[in-house]
Amino acid sequence: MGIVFTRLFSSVFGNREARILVLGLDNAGKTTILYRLQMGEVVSTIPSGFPAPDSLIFFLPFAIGFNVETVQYNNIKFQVWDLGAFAYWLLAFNWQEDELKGAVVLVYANKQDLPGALDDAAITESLELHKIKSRQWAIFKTSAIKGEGLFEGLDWLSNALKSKSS
Ligand SMILES: Nc1nc2c(ncn2[C@@H]2O[C@H](COP(=O)(O)OP(=O)(O)OP(=O)(O)O)[C@@H](O)[C@H]2O)c(=O)[nH]1
Ligand SMILES: [Mg+2]
Repeated sequence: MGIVFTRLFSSVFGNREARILVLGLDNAGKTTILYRLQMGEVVSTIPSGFPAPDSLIFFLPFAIGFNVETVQYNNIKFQVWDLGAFAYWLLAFNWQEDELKGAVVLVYANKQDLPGALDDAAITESLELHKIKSRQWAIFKTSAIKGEGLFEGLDWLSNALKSKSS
């Protein structure tokens, strides 16, 4: 189980800053997706000033042995946090957590090119997405290998964030 915690500075979001929390099983394709989105070279680094102190307290018990990567592409700067098994705990119990208040949820259902890939209904059930009442969410079927569905998901995310703030 992996978790990716990112901060995004991007014209995609109208020059606003958005923090993005990305969750994914081991081997789900998170790193492949980052490369597919052409974020450029992945460089291991220690981030400064992030997460905010309240977030740090929230994450500290789970942050032992985590990896941090910074990915840069033009004016986009991702800080990528891999915090291990915390992701499942967050998914299973904490959709309503204050830290995530106001967040929108984008699900990349990756590896759709493989036989047996889950459909929307199965994904909704397994991630208990139907329990999410207070935020926008959407599932996008993707193949990071083929480069399918990724930007459609980002477009949705961009619009969801814009409509939330307007
Ligand atoms: N067939 C197929 N394979 C994929 C796809 N996306 C990723 N993979 C493969 O799945 C494997 C794992 O991909 P990663 O991007 O390393 O997965 P990850 O989520 O970063 O994995 P961890 O960092 O270990 O949690 C690699 O061999 C990828 O080539 C996809 O859409 N289709
Ligand atoms: Mg990875």
